[in-house]
Amino acid sequence: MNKIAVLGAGKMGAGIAQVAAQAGFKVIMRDLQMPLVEDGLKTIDLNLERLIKSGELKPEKKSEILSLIYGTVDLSDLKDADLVIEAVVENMAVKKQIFAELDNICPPHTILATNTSTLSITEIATSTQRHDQVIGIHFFNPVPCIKLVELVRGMETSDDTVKKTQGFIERIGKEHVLLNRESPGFIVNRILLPYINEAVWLYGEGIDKETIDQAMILGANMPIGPLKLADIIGLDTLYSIMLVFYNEFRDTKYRPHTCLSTMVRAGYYGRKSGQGFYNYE
Ligand SMILES: NC(=O)c1ccc[n+]([C@@H]2O[C@H](COP(=O)([O-])OP(=O)(O)OC[C@H]3O[C@@H](n4cnc5c(N)ncnc54)[C@H](O)[C@@H]3O)[C@@H](O)[C@H]2O)c1
Repeated sequence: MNKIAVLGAGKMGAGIAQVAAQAGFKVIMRDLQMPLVEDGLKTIDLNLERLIKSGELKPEKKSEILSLIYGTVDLSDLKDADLVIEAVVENMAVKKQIFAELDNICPPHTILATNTSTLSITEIATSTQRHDQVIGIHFFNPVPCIKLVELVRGMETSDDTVKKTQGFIERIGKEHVLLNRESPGFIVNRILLPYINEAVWLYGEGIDKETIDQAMILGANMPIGPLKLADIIGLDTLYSIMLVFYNEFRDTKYRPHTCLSTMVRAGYYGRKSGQGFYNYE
């Protein structure tokens, strides 16, 4: 495996392109418009500067890493990629359309991976003629810092695809867990988000946010309280993932509290909007 392509130059796409280039892969990073590609390249540049300042990267390495990343808006530039990692919006219709296009453009050996957090790998694979070469590679935010990657098989993902993808994950220096069957939210989000949701329920019952967060920090040794973490993840993201669990399992234990839906409707998305459970302005 030599050439990696990343679709989407946003939060996740730029991070994935960076770690792949740092491992010596040639990377093509594609977004819809050139300013978005340039934003992604700027983010990578800043991240590398930070690594230089902290002594984790030799200054002379920076230009070498950046020269491995080719930014483009042209989908046909992906035609000789060995592995494509899709990191565009979390929308099944968009992802299926992209996978159908990739299936036409890429050579038969190319593995098509998705960084989806919640959507079905199996369903995404149905938009291609290579169900066995579609896999979930779920990175965590921020990609350069978080060690874990969840590798997720769709129903028809082959052993060969898993093996080659594991090789890639090892080369970029990440640890992985392999899910042999897909399940909504995989492992980390499946456990983490209902935990946060329970904290939202307590808040909805009238316990104040500081008390809930302090209890979990001091009593359960959590590095951060659940409501502060909800603000970092984004209340809109938390809400939409809880709805995926709720709809998929038809189990009321996953239902989001109405105070969460109300906050989302009010535009209280957490840190990114300046207001969530806490105020950031
Ligand atoms: N943000 C997280 O914490 C996180 C963590 C793990 C997984 N994910 C998943 O990663 C994916 C991307 O999330 P993100 O937070 O980076 O989103 P983002 O909004 O930061 O970036 C998405 C980018 O994709 C681009 N895009 C849309 N359609 C495209 C297309 N057809 N071709 C190329 N680019 C296209 C957009 O212009 C945007 O720049 C989603 O599926 C999300 O669920 C996100």
